[in-house]
Amino acid sequence: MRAQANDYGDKPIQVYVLSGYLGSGKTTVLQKLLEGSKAKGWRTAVLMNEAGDVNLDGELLAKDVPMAELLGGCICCSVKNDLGVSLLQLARDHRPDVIWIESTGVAQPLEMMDAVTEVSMYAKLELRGLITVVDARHLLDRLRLGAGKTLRLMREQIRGASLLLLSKTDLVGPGEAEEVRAQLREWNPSAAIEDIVKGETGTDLLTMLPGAVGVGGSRQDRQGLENGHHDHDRHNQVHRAHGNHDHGNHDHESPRLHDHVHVLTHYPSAPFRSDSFERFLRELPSSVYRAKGIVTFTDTAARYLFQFAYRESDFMPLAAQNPARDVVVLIGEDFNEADMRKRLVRLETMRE
Ligand SMILES: Nc1nc2c(ncn2[C@@H]2O[C@H](COP(=O)(O)OP(=O)(O)OP(=O)(O)O)[C@@H](O)[C@H]2O)c(=O)[nH]1
Repeated sequence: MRAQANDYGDKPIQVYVLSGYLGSGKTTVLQKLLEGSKAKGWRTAVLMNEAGDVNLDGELLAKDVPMAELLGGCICCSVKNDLGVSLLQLARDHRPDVIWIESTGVAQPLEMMDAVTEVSMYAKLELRGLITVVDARHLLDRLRLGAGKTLRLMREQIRGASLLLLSKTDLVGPGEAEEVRAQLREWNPSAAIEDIVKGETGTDLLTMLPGAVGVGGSRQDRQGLENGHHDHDRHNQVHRAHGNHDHGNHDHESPRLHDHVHVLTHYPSAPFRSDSFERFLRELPSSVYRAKGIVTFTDTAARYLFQFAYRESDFMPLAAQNPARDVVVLIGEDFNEADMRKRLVRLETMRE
């Protein structure tokens, strides 16, 4: 990493990090951000980090946007150095105005900010803010369940944010949405909160960004960022004190918050019956809270990209010429991987 700080012209590349728990709606928001950016004539690039071995979210994004992907780990620990290399490469090869980074749903936000700000020593880029997408239904249920690793990680992602997007408000009542908003304000009093349904808000998402591109950031936005940086400094000190900077030994009270999250990647060797597969999704244990993949069915003409996030599933037909291979990715907490794989293999052999 020997690039000069001013290699890429005068204006710094603006970097935004999208965080939020698994399945909260980050890719959905990113799609809207990209559409909006394109309409404004900005050059954009995307860096996607997936905990699994395949980048299915990338399938959902416009093909004309330069994209780098970091797979099989989480930016905040195992692939932190790769993040730097990929960011530099995107900057050098495409000279975008904005780079959006979508982190895995289990990334520690402060570690992410650390990784990005480190790169700004080598390239002229500026971390403008952390946008956290919060699944209203999921957070509400977690709050009712009480303390747990997932709730702690969600809280960290909320605390580090400079803008909070409260997603899936269509799945909760108005009273429940207000209950979640009150919790968000308590954990992060300085971030603006915006309700969002399938990536749509009443206003232009791009004007809400912290220190929005081409728009002066509001005082509240700046406070949000300062808030993040303040915590970040504190966090670094904790690291130095423990002498373990690179391996995600996050902090004293919350070591490796996401160690408990497992990913199972299965490549089917035969198509599934659609009804059996839908039943498989419906009957997933609650410890598997995210699934996605590409499937071929014995009884439909189209292949599908499917999403399962917190009990809801979605199937999108794939273009016939899409070369991606069939794959099923399951993400969850300490679930029985052998049993899940067995169930999937059984689905492959199930016929009329
Ligand atoms: N009902 C409802 N569904 C939503 C909303 N936003 C996103 N979804 C759905 O939730 C699922 C997950 O959305 P994604 O945007 O892929 O979530 P993500 O945070 O990128 O997921 P990971 O990358 O796996 O962490 C998809 O099926 C979306 O269509 C929303 O506001 N309301």
